[in-house]
Amino acid sequence: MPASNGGIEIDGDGDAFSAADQPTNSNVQVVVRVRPPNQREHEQGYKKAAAVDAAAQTLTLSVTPFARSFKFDYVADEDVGQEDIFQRVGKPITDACLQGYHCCLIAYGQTGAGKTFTMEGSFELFFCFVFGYARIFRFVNCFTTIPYSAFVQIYNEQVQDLLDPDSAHLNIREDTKNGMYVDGLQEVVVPSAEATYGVFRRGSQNRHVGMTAMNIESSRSHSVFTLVVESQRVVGGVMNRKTSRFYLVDLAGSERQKYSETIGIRLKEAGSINKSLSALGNVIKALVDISEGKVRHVPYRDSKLTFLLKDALGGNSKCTLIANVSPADKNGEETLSTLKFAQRAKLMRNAAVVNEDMLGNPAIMGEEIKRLRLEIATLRGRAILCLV
Ligand SMILES: Nc1ncnc2c1ncn2[C@@H]1O[C@H](COP(=O)(O)OP(=O)(O)OP(=O)(O)O)[C@@H](O)[C@H]1O
Repeated sequence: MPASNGGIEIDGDGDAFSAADQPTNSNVQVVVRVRPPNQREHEQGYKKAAAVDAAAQTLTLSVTPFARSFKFDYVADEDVGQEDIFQRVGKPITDACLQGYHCCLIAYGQTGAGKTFTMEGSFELFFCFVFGYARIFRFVNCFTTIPYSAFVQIYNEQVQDLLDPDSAHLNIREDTKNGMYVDGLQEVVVPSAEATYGVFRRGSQNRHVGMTAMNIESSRSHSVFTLVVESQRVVGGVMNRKTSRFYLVDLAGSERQKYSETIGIRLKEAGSINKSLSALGNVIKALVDISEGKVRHVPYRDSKLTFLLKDALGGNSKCTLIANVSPADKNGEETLSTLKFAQRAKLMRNAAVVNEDMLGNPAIMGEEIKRLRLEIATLRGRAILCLV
């Protein structure tokens, strides 16, 4: 944890900051993004097989025998740019993060479908937004925010620190109060959007990338960038502290060996990627069963990915999944598989709460509790008067 004097003074508007104090039990938000056709698809005699109806939020796959329609929270066609994606997807979840909720944005899809493209664009805007937001509220209520970041990849089932690539493989641990964390991970204080983006770029360069038939720069690992936003305010000797974690998860792409022509090291990587994505599918399946009232064991420990994302999947976190797909008929089978995965994920429910605690002199806190009890009693009294 960084020292508190590493913080930057921000601007906390009391109302905006505490507007989301109620626990929320909500479904995972699912967004589908179709990318433009690439050169390889044009060379193969491109035919568009993914029709988007933006108003109805549906995507219709029109390739035999995979033809089907799906409805999601938002469907973006190939002409939708990064700014729009950020406004529709990144901004609401960033707002929640700044209000004290843990949040998670996961990019899922076939290799070459546009996950990294989407996440990198979102990262840039996300950081600008976090810090821009901080500036808007400057001096209103004197919140101090201490953002810091960390970046890991899971490559062949091993967790590596992308900000310290020479370090040994790391272990994932669970803490009853703070949830999942990576032991020994470097955390970097980031006082500005530029600094955060710099940390992200530095880590990205250390990520395992390789050339496959489907993508000349294919990510061969899952990456998890974490931005922790800790905000503090002292009122009457009592410190109110909110800590939220934002996970930006860029998954490695699913691929079918018969199309991706992988051999040697790429084949081993593909086996590991597909195994962990299948573990992710099993966790989601169990969570959906639970949300339908069934009793199920959730196999979080079956992969490093699912264990690390335990809080984000079905836990104390708001979660958005972006499913990236190709528009081409040749990828119909993979697109169908991604859409089915996304449709299942939509049924998952998370229970997110604002992560807030109070620190201070017990006598002052006792007075504060008395004052709040009195306020609640007064409000209840007013509500009863309104009813009679
Ligand atoms: N919406 C888009 N608009 C323009 N180009 C895109 C879009 N989405 C993806 N691309 C381009 O398609 C190529 C593949 O995208 P990207 O590397 O993001 O795929 P990926 O899903 O992360 O693949 P992998 O799983 O193999 O890492 C890149 O050259 C990227 O610039």
